[in-house]
Amino acid sequence: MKSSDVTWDDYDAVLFDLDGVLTPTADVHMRAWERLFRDYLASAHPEVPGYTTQDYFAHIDGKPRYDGVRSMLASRGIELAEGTPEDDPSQDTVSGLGNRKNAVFAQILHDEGVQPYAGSVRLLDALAARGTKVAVVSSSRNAPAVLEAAGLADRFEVVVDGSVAARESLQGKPSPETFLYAADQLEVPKERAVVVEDALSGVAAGRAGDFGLVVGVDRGAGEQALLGQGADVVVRDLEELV
Ligand SMILES: O=P(O)(O)OC[C@H]1O[C@@H](O)[C@H](O)[C@@H](O)[C@@H]1O
Repeated sequence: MKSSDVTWDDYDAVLFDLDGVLTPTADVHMRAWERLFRDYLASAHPEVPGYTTQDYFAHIDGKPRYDGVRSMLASRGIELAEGTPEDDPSQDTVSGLGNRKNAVFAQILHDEGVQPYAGSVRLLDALAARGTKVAVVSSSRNAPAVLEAAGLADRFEVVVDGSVAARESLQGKPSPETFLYAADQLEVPKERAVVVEDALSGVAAGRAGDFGLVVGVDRGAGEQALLGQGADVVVRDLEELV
């Protein structure tokens, strides 16, 4: 399917991932993860291959914080104690590593701020003009802060972030549960809802949830890989869908 074949009349809601779809913060997450795992693997496990950008797309992108840590460690055959979310960032536990990465993420966000993608804002404007409902569905517990910093918070009546998922006991992407919960909150059947995702795990979640349409946004994961996970159409920027 081509982006010009997408007809907005066919849908009543659009469920947007945040990082890498509405804001360039996938890059901020990517840099923070890279700093964490480059240092951790080199110092604690010099016997395994070092961290590469491909590791981010294959094991971390789109997943909840500690799931990303676990998947990445598993790719190198490393098992660590879980710890608890209260662990200090200096601890070598799954939670400690995730919290160490989060401290880097928060610092970069604070130092650099965030501007939304212009093409994504144009699509949000066009959907608002049509009366199409919109939600944000993000694995990140930082989603509300990122939406606020980007000036987008007022545009969404429903935001399903990492904290909501934990509170409601929803499985994270690639499970479709967070997207299905958002569609439910918007009172739109899944067949009339569109999922927009840049992460392989997120596209897989959209496909698994049997949504009306799954749009992949290629910000580095690769068009073929996104189609392979079940995207109906892949764009480079949401401007193409306005
Ligand atoms: O650690 P947070 O902010 O709760 O985010 C979890 C994940 O959120 C996703 O949106 C990002 O794609 C991942 O890179 C990130 O790891």
